[in-house]
Amino acid sequence: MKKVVIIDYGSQYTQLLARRIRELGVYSEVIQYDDNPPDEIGGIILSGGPKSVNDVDALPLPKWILNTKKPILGVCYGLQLLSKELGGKVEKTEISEYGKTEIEISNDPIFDNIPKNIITWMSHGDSVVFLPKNSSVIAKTKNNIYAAIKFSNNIYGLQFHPEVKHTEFGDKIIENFLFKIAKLEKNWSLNYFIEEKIEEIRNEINDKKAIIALSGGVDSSVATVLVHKAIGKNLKAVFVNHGLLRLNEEIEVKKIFNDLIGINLTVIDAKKRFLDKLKNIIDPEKKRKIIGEEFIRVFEEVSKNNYDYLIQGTIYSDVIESAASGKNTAKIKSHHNVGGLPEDIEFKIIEPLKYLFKDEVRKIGEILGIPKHILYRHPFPGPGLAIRIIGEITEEKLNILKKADHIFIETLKKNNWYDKVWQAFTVLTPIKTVGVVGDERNYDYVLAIRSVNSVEGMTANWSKIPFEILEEASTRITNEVKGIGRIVYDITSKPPATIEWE
Ligand SMILES: Nc1ncnc2c1ncn2[C@@H]1O[C@H](COP(=O)(O)OP(=O)(O)OP(=O)(O)O)[C@@H](O)[C@H]1O
Ligand SMILES: O=c1[nH]c(=O)c2[nH+]cn([C@@H]3O[C@H](COP(=O)(O)O)[C@@H](O)[C@H]3O)c2[nH]1
Ligand SMILES: NC(=O)CC[C@H](N)C(=O)O
Ligand SMILES: [Mg+2]
Repeated sequence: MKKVVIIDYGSQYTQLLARRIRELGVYSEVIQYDDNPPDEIGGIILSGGPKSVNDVDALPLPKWILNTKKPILGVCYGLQLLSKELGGKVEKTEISEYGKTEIEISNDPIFDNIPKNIITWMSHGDSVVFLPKNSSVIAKTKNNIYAAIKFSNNIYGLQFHPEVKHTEFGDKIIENFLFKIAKLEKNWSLNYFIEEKIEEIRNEINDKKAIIALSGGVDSSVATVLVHKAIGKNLKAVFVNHGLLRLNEEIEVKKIFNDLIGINLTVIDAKKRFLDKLKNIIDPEKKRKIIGEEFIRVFEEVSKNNYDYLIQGTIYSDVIESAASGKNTAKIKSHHNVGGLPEDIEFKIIEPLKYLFKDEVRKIGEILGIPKHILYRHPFPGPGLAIRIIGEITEEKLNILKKADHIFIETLKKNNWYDKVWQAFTVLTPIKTVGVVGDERNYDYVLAIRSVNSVEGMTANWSKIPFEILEEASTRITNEVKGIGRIVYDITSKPPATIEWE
């Protein structure tokens, strides 16, 4: 199958490029610059990256790339690298462009069916200042910076990021590259992915046995159904109650599981061991690593050496933020199931959804016939309330947070707002402030309410929930939950914040 190969120079958006291409129906794969070239290349994309092409340790353009004579599209760092390699010059210019930038384009097949002026999303400090021979500028920004360069009939570069949703006509530009420049044909769909994955898992696990870490969340529910189709009764589902779950979570998960498939669910009560290990721990990265390790130890105890494989519902945002996507990507936080895993694990780990984003996982779930009420639950992080209690975790704080969170979610549901937001929750801060209740002084915790809209979880904006609903939640929480004296609403987007607070 002809594929588009993406060379990863460390951009946070590399997998988004892969994903956009898959959405357009062409198979695509990400590799590192020093990996061997795969076969059946139909086109090559060079991603963005944090380095400057002029750095002494700049990541180079592998020799084989220009030798293949295949169509190439360089994005940001990729464009700068092509410019330099082909004889042009890149410099740190006085003007940097970050975020929203308008560009004016020329007539060219890569810009077919796109208006003359479009908004793009930029993120660069370096710019091309001198073109390689035989190249032409096909788009410029208001600052006169080269926004797109045609190096030859099938080698192009873009200074902006066509892969992010904020770039207007970004999808169209990628589509033009795939079908007008690289002349590829559609060969990929999620249906195809499902068939391939089932086959692959069946071949790998064969007649051995596997445990699936099932949280009742979207990702592991989809993974469970997928792997069950591959290996049937050799799959055992294990749900860990680590004491950091939402109110009534255990009961809900059992219900979800009954709706899912008819295999046994093993529920492990591990409250004490998790809470003991987390005593006095304040650093969020430490919390994540302790939780990541403890999960594995629980699964090992359940296995008693009878299971060779552990299946996890890891998805791509978990991987990229843990800096496990490529050696040139920056670490944001250690997701418990990736960066938080211990080194010695007795299982072989299989993560069938590792390269997909949340909304792709939901679509796969729909194809597999999983009920909507499971697929459209808000995500809930594996470390649970541990990373929503800022600072030290205590039983008292857990009880406060569980009640507050439950009321907030109930209020959203009652007002038909639960399905309008991507993820909503509350965070218990370690700050206490002064209040007045029944004419008496009060000194209690500040609770933060967070609700975000997102598509992939990689970027997010805070939800514009009507004030009346926030008011209803605030009144109920302060009246019904002892320990909370003040409530604030988090109005930060991602970036610069992340969705969770720790
Ligand atoms: N309480 C738990 N018991 C067993 N496995 C868990 C638990 N929490 C998380 N996991 C494992 O860790 C993985 C990552 O957790 P994550 O929260 O990202 O995914 P999810 O819970 O499946 O979906 P969602 O993002 O919708 O919450 C899960 O897919 C699952 O394999
Ligand atoms: O399984 C998980 N293990 C983790 O360690 C973890 N950390 C964050 N999240 C979830 O990932 C999405 C992005 O969150 P952040 O913007 O906070 O990184 C959001 O949906 C978060 O809830 C996690 N999920
Ligand atoms: N996003 C990028 O690829 C940035 C490339 C390079 N680091 C610059 O600042 O110009
Ligand atoms: Mg979860």
